[in-house]
Amino acid sequence: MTPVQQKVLTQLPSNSSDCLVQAKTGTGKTIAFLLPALQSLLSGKAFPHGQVAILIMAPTRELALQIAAECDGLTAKLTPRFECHTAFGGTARGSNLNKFLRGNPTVLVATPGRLNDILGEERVREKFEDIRTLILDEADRMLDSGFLGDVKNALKRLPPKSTGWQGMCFSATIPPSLKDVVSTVLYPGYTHLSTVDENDVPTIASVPQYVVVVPEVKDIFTSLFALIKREYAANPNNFKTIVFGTTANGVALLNALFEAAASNISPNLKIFQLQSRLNQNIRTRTTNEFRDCTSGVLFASDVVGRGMDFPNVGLVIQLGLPSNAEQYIHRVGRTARAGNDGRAVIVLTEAESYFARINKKLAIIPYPTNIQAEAAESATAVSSAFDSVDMLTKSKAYQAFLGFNKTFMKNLRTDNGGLVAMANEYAEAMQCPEQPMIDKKIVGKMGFKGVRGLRVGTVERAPAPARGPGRGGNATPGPGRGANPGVNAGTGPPRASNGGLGQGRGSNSGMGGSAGKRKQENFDSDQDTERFNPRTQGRGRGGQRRGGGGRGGGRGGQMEMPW
Ligand SMILES: Nc1ncnc2c1ncn2[C@@H]1O[C@H](COP(=O)(O)OP(=O)(O)OP(=O)(O)O)[C@@H](O)[C@H]1O
Repeated sequence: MTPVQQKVLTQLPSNSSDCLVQAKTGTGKTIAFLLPALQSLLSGKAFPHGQVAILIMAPTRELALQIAAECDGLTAKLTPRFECHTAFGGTARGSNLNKFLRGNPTVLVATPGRLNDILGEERVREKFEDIRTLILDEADRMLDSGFLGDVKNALKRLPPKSTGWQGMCFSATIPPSLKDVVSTVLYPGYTHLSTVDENDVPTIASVPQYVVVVPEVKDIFTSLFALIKREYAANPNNFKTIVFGTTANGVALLNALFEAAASNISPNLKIFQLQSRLNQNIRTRTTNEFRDCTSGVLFASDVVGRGMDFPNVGLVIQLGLPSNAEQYIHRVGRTARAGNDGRAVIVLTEAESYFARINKKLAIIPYPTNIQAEAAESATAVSSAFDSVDMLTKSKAYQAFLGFNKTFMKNLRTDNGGLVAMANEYAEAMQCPEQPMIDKKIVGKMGFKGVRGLRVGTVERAPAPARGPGRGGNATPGPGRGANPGVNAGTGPPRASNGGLGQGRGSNSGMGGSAGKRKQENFDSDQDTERFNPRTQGRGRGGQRRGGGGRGGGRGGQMEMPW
């Protein structure tokens, strides 16, 4: 067992005790919560067919699929068969809901937005009348302001805590504020277990964490290119890297840039992208492809910032500010999993470099080489690669840059004018002939009315670009992993399958409406945070969604903040 598994399975008063558990990233928390929940179900009183016994909430769709696959792996030898279903957005609602209602979903893994959607139906609520265990994975994320409302709404539609169901909260980070809200799920006398010493570095000690400080915004792309090139040259054979961007549109830009520029690093360097504006099928397929690959670069937003278990990732790079120190820790935790080695580098501009300074506990040190000379040498490769990146992608990234960094203006010690100047440097670095135009409504929503340096006008909303196969990672695979029905082959690591497929083992019902109008609060946080919005999503007996199209399409008339 890993330390957290040993601790939970030997120090929990019983397998059905309430608990708050902290353990570092990549140390086996998933099994640490699944095993006691399953064991107490198997050894408890008989459980009615068709009822959900164990409900697990996770912040993102990909993590929900991963937990379900792990559950399938654990229960593969049980008879009768255990069904583990999933409920998350981005997949057909009606057929998946029917599979759930017709099936025997003993375990359900769901994202809160979608769980609320389906709990709006009486015939769904009836399946939770005998719930035994509720688990919050990434509990601090699930109980922060972004999700707390959805979690509380879901709980209102479940049997009250007084009916005796077990609550379990797990995460690598337990900020002090969590204790104020954890009573939403746990009894007052819950057991608190941790494998992280108070004075210990919250990240995996064996992971050296570096910072590259880039002189100015205009140097970020050449610096990132030079860093990836240098790291690839040091480890060309199994170069499996995740590069985190700050927003979905920022990640789409990095993906487009490196699809064009990667050949300057290596002719067969595969590029992948994962962010919330891709459709769910592509997200699921890319997740499986990157999980299986031995080398490649995944440009990702925080849809995979927490919990995601990609074997043998040797390097995590973060470009720009993480939303907070916890998010930084979880991103670094995508490497050095299950006892493996790993490295982490964060690339910050001078203005952003405060992050490393104020988070002394993270033990971030300067990158051992000054890469600015190599960055300067990369300028030609980067600028010619940008020539093949379309203007819409650049324009969306520009607006996302403004929207995201606006939330850090105080920390960046700048004002609206200074932020617009930074964004215009960013546009110049993208080889934009002039700063992209911003729709006047968005300028107003961002609070930039009258700020000098912006090109304000009415931007024609181009149709959302079809996300066809890209270079390498996004190419349409053969009849391979991503397309397999959700039946766990039982060979090798459990495989996440897309929602809504198959019955029986691993039959993930993947319910929930397609992305409704995504409520953009301050910037694109990329988690599956659609608020359940009855006006824009199908309701009632398997009804199909009414209302807007998928993410990023801006359809349905409602102005969608473009970042
Ligand atoms: N007892 C074990 N021995 C070896 N490997 C294990 C063991 N338990 C889990 N693992 C493997 O360790 C990896 C990380 O497990 P898991 O994803 O549950 O970590 P985690 O603690 O939940 O990470 P995070 O904090 O990022 O969510 C997985 O590949 C899992 O299969």
